[in-house]
Parts: sequence; structure tokens; C-alpha cells
Amino acid sequence: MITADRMAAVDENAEHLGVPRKQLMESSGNAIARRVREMVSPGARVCIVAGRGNNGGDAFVAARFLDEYDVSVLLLGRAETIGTDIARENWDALRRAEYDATEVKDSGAFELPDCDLVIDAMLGTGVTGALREPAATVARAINDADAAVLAVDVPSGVNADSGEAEGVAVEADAVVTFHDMKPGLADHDGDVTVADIGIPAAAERFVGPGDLRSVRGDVGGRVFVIGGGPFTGAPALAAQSALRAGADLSFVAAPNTVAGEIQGYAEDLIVQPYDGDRLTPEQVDGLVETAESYDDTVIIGPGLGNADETIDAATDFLESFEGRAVVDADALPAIPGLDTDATLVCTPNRKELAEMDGPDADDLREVTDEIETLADDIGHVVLAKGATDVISDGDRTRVVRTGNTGMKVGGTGDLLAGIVAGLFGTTDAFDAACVGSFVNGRAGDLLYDERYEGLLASDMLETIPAAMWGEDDA
Ligand SMILES: NC(=O)C1=CN([C@@H]2O[C@H](COP(=O)(O)OP(=O)(O)OC[C@H]3O[C@@H](n4cnc5c(N)ncnc54)[C@H](O)[C@@H]3O)[C@@H](O)[C@H]2O)[C@@H](O)CC1
Ligand SMILES: [K+]
Repeated sequence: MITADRMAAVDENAEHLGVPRKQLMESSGNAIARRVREMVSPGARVCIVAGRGNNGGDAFVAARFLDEYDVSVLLLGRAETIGTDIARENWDALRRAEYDATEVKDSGAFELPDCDLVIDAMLGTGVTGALREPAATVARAINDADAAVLAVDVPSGVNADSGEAEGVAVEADAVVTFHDMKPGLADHDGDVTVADIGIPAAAERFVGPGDLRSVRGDVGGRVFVIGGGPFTGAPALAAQSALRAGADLSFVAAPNTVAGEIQGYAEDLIVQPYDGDRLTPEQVDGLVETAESYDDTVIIGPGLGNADETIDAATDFLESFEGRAVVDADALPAIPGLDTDATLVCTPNRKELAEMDGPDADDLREVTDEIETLADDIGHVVLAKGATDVISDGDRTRVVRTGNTGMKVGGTGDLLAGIVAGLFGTTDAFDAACVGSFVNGRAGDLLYDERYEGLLASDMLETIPAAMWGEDDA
């Protein structure tokens, strides 16, 4: 099953992989025509009722595959107002080739021609709310007609995600839906066919620009880094990176022996010192209270060091915390056997992955099943870092191919934790991990041509915003 949002993301990913949307539209139109041939015999009268979006565009294509039928095409509205270039190009092709294709400019005078089959291509996944006019009137006319009805993608007026109709909707005898089943068609009374339209599996498997677009509009929130002690650079990088990825405020809770040093890296950070020179269990109650009372997204781990009492403190924290956290570096030993109500993204490198009883392999792509099993066992999202990152929530597993060898330098993992946390305030854990990894790699790719193997994590702070919001294909 695929939701309308995810479908739009996958479609954009396919384009990025070299399969443009117009090609998908051609396949969709062909699939509609195949279904028409199963429903009515050559010579039958087929009436296509098309809207001005890509749902209509699919049906314009279908008309070209149905020359053995008596086809008429009705466009609801004026051709100049067709919403996308690819739908308009397919409309223009019909007109130039002298198909029976007419614009319905005055909907008051709409009359459905006598026909054997109506193709409902008014609205697909782009619908919001109840059908507006003229679509609502036309839907009633289609429902009153004697003809069989074949809906393109979803019956017009039906929400592809919920199956609900807020007003009148087309009652279809059959539906041809594209690429994958839509949740809103699960209870459809008629016949539903899923047509393969040539979207590569990689468009779903590899995180791509479509996934990025679907989350980057809505960012913000507060990030709370619990890090530092033996090291100071790691928490500072993670906290700054979260700001670059859209967080509004970034706090660092750190031992007072190093708080000044961490603050010294960046005036944008708010450092909250606690007594001592490293994290110990005494700090935990206060940290949990702060993080929960402000609904912060926590990053725990960067620069904490691996003293036993620090790992105990990280474990205590995660066992009592109930919010969102990215668990990185020195906090990862807390994960195996952890009992928590928190929602976690764990970001192990290859060594840490093996220590978590995950697979030990050079190419993580070869061990995606084992990473999926690990994520399922621990019940949290795992973002396994390597030359290609692999992300799994135990059910879904995705691969990220952005990034380069310059990013093997220290600190890029801290940036990743920061980007994921920056997204996690407004996005669910799995999407934050997938897109965070994609953006981190892209930020490095934007610099590789200048910095090569001399790339520094701190350089990448500059390119994270372009990797998030820029339109360049990195
Ligand atoms: N996403 C994909 O990968 C593919 C999508 N395709 C087709 O593209 C369709 C989605 O296309 P679009 O995004 O252009 O959307 P639609 O064609 O579903 O509709 C968009 C139009 O409907 C109007 N609209 C929205 N809500 C309305 C309402 N309540 N009453 C009346 N009009 C309303 C909008 O103003 C817009 O002009 C899919 O359903 C499918 O048929 C195919 O071409 C193949 C690939
Ligand atoms: K439709």
C-alpha cells in the first residue's frame, strides 16, 4: 500500500533516477487502455471525462492506444488551464492528431454522451476536500448513466489515503490504480487492478529528493544535546548541525569543566553546565525533566566518553525518558536490552553496529536484512553508517547513496546526529533518519569538488542548508 504523499515522493525519486514522469504517464495511459480492452469490445463507444491534472493526462494518453474504439474525450475546463506541462502536451497531441477531444467550457450545459464505457479521469491523488463544480455535477451524471465506469487511479471524489468521500464521488465498476495499492481502495466494491508503470524499485529503496521534499517544508523545534566531557568538539558540531537543519534552538548540557569551551565554538548554542567533569547518574533526573518539560529532541552520546558511570547514566536517562532521542556514539552501549518508552533513532558506525550484535560487514548493502532484524529486535530505528547508510525500523528498510570518501573524516557522524534531530521534531523517526542521512551526504557532496579528501566536518556546517533546501542535484 502506498499513500498519496509517498507516491509523490517516489515519483520524484524515479525522475532523479532517469525515469521522468511523462514516461510514467505514458505507461499509465497504456495500462488504462489494456483494462478497457478487457471490459468492452472493439467498436464500443468510450467516453473519457478528464480533469486538468495528471489524472486527466493519463487518460489523454489512453485515447491514443484505443484507435479500434469509438473514443470521445471531454476536458472539464479550458485547455489553457491544464495544470501540468505533461498533461498539456498529451492534450495537444490529441488535438493535433484530430482525435475527438473537446473542452467543456460551460458546465451548466454538460451532457454525458451515450456510451458503453465512461473513463473517469477527473481527479486522482491530487484531490483535496469535497468535489467542486463542475466535477460534482459530472460525477452525478456518470453515476446516473447506464454505461460501465472505469476509474483512473482512484474514483474521483474518493480520498486515496482514507477511502472517504466528503461529498459526491464517482461509483466505479473498475479501477486501474498505478504502481501500488492505495489504502483508500482497500474497501472498494468494484474490481481494482494495480498496474506496473515502470517505477524502478530503487525509487522506493533509495532515499531520494522526493523524500527530502516531503519533510523539509515543516521544520523547527528545540534540540537538546547531552554530550561532552572527555571531548568537546562532537557535541558542538551536533548542536550546530541541528540549527543548520532547521531547529530553532539548540541546547548543550555538558560538564562545567568543558561548558565554556563548547560555548566558545559558537555563540548560537545555549550551553547548560552541570557539576563535574563527565556525565554521571546524579545528573539524570534533572536532564530528563528539562528535556521533557520543553518537548526537546535529545541527542545523547557525542563526546561523552566511555567511563562506566557515564554509560550507566546514559542507560538511566533512556530508561526514564519518554520523548524523542537520537542515540549516538558513547551512548550506544545502553541500547542492547534497554527498556524504554522513548522513541529512538540509533546511529551506529560499523564498529558500534557490530558491538550492538548487528552485522559486521564492509558493504552494508549486503547485510540490510540483518540490520532490519536488529531494528526489529530493539524496537527502534537503526541508521547504520557506512559508505552507504542503511536505515531500518524493522519493517521498512532504505538505503542512502549520497556522500563521499572525504566524509570518512571525524565529526561527520556528529553532524548526522544533529540533522536527524533537527528533522525529528516535526517528522517521524524513520523519515527523519532517512532524510537526515540523505542530507548529510549531500552536504558533503556539495563540497567534495573543492575540498576533496581534505574535507572537514566543520566545513559541512556551511552546506547543510543548501543540501536541505537547495534545488541543485548534488
Ligand atoms: N504520482 C505518480 O507517480 C503518477 C501519477 N499519475 C497520475 O497523476 C495523478 C495525480 O495528478 P495531480 O497531482 O495532477 O492531481 P489530479 O489530477 O488528481 O488533480 C489535480 C487537480 O484537481 C484540482 N482539485 C483538487 N481538489 C479538487 C476538488 N475537491 N474538486 C475539484 N478539483 C479539485 C486541483 O486544483 C488540480 O487542478 C494520479 O492520480 C495519477 O492518475 C500518473 O501520471 C503516473 C505517475
Ligand atoms: K479518477
